[in-house]
Amino acid sequence: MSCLVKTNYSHQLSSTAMAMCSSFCPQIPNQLRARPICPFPTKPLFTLSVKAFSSETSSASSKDGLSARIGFLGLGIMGSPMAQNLIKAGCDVTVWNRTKIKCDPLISLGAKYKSSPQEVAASCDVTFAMLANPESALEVACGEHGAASGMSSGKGYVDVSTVDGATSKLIGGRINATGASFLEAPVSGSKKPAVDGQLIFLTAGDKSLYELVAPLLDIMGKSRFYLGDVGNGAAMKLVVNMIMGSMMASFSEGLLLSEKVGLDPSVLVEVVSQGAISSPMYSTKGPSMIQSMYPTAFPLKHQQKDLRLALGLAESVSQPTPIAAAANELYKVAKSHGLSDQDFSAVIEALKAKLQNPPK
Ligand SMILES: NC(=O)C1=CN([C@@H]2O[C@H](COP(=O)(O)OP(=O)(O)OC[C@H]3O[C@@H](n4cnc5c(N)ncnc54)[C@H](OP(=O)(O)O)[C@@H]3O)[C@@H](O)[C@H]2O)C=CC1
Ligand SMILES: O=CCCC(=O)O
Repeated sequence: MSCLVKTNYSHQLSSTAMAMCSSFCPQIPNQLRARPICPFPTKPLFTLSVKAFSSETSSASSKDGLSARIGFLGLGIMGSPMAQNLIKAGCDVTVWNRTKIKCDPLISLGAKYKSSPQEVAASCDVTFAMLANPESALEVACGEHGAASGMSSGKGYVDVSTVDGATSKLIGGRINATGASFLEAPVSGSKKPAVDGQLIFLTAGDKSLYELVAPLLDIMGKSRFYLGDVGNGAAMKLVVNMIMGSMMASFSEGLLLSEKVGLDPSVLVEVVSQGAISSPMYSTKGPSMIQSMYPTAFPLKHQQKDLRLALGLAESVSQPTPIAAAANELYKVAKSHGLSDQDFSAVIEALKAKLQNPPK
């Protein structure tokens, strides 16, 4: 396993100096290329070839990745800002989204558009996908006019959606069958880190593709982990989100209990924020939860999906996860109250809701 972390050294360099470093000094450590920028005209400098993936060329991978033609499929809460950061960094980006109108702001920023994942993959060297769930990730990669139909040897597919390992392996197998390379790279971090280029990538799969796209991951994120075989990135992401879902459910209980016993829940948030269980999640979401407001950063339906997938992962190795199982039930109740598209912090509403058929 390896991890690289973005630092702020770039603030000491002008953007031109950074661009020159990224383009001409591949020996400069990744940490010093914290914000790779490709300000030159976006025409591809070359067509990505099998050679570009070979380990001998990995030392020049930042140049290759930055000059690649990049496809981006799925422009929701996360995909949009991620693609936007690539465009703003000067990369050559082609977008597609099921609902076409979401492509328009990116097209205005300079992105190209293709009308199917197949066409995006066919016209790009590396294609990223950020989709809702296993079903949509499979559909976009392997369905009719899916990305796999546009893939061939020398290209790469990077799935950054949160899915289970089995789905990821299926997609990877289908991509590899075309001769192309596959990397799973789900992200930790939500809407704001996506906007700020501060995501954490949990990657697994083709190591050469990982090295090739590393400069692109560094534009969108603050750190990246390479975890080995396909499935490990998905598993790491599900474990992290299993913990997060349980934390949020427990926090919700605490907020409501504090209020019921006459305490000020805002003071609880403050107390929690100063102690050993402090978490940015509590201090950022707490104040709006107290006001019963749930502006969506991470949709509740996705959190429930991740708990469901994490429970499947636990089942596959007979690991007891009673806390996560209970939390999952709470998110299911919240969904049944129509809260799927609210932020996952709306799970607190499931604890407030009156039972529809209260026991006599
Ligand atoms: N939001 C967050 O904080 C985080 C989310 N994630 C994960 O990232 C992924 C995306 O999340 P997010 O951006 O929040 O989700 P959104 O719901 O905002 O976006 C989902 C995307 O998937 C597309 N999509 C859904 N179903 C289909 C389908 N059947 N065919 C084609 N496209 C489809 C949507 O297209 P359309 O616009 O047409 O609906 C949209 O582009 C999820 O796996 C989520 O778990 C990971 C980290 C953080
Ligand atoms: O999958 C969503 C994760 C959200 C977060 O890490 O804050």
